[in-house]
Amino acid sequence: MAIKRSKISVIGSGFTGATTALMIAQKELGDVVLVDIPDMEEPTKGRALDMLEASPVQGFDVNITGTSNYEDTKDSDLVIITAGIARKPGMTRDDLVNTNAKIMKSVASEIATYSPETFIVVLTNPVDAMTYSVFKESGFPKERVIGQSGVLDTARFRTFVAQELNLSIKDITGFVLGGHGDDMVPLIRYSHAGGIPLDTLLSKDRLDAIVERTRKGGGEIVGLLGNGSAYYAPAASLTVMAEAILKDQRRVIPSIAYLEGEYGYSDIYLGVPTILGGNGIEEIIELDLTDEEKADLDKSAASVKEVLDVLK
Ligand SMILES: NC(=O)c1ccc[n+]([C@@H]2O[C@H](COP(=O)([O-])OP(=O)(O)OC[C@H]3O[C@@H](n4cnc5c(N)ncnc54)[C@H](O)[C@@H]3O)[C@@H](O)[C@H]2O)c1
Ligand SMILES: O=C(O)C[C@H](O)C(=O)O
Repeated sequence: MAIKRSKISVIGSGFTGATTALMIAQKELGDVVLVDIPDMEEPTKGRALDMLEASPVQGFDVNITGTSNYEDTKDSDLVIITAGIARKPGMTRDDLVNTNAKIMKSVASEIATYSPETFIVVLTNPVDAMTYSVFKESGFPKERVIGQSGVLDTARFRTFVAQELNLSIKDITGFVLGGHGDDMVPLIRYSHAGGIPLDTLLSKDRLDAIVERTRKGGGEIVGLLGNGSAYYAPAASLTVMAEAILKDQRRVIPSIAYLEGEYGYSDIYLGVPTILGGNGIEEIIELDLTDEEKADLDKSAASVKEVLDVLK
């Protein structure tokens, strides 16, 4: 059987979609199809062509096309959903729920029609609820519908710790669990600098401040940008998840996964540590939590449930 190059469709050609398409192409993870609504077809084709024209300069050797026709996404190996509206200053992610839920419905049905065997990674906010919605609308098995938040939230946490300690970002690890909202749960006990637990290097006050800044990290960027939300770090996070799946890396990555009893929750998508590989979410890792950590996770899960109730 002939070996084929992977095909990755990115739905939504806005800030996060276009940046993700470029990063995926630069890593040569496969050919990229960038999709947007018919009104955006010309700019989408233009963005794709512009990226393709960067390939001789940078030396990446994959194809990138723009379209508004889902037939062009047929038989994708991976589909990334960034379609929908983003928040502006003064808004919460949950304010986007009604508009974006309608978009998830139509996008999920197109994906199920043209790529019934694909993996889906959802970025659109409020992402825990939107991943749930895509799971229900697509009818796909839970391991093939995954949401992105933990890679980004952990990246923000690691950035702030590295800045605070004046250490290389490479030596800082962390783990942020829970919903992608202001009550997400950065787990200090599982965070290290070169293997040394962070609470031996930083005072409780400094760690509390870093946790708070991480929780509000998306809002900090929204406030600075003024007319949209973050896209470089979100696109980098999606690219790492895409690579883990397409290269069957079995990476330990926090993903938004469908829970059926894990951590004591059911019928909810929530950020938890997972093993991400060629079968999508191959495992959910259940960490021992202290009473305080579990209470924080309960609070975060309750916020996600509230948004899900709006959807249902
Ligand atoms: N989960 C996360 O960590 C995270 C991080 C960053 C952004 N986001 C979310 O991702 C979403 C996109 O953000 P952005 O900055 O790229 O926004 P953007 O406005 O720049 O781009 C969104 C694009 O989606 C397109 N679109 C709308 N309806 C569509 C449909 N039915 N089919 C295809 N395309 C459609 C729009 O035309 C637009 O080009 C937002 O909801 C944002 O909140 C989530
Ligand atoms: O904050 C947002 O609205 C976008 C995204 O969820 C982020 O965390 O950057």
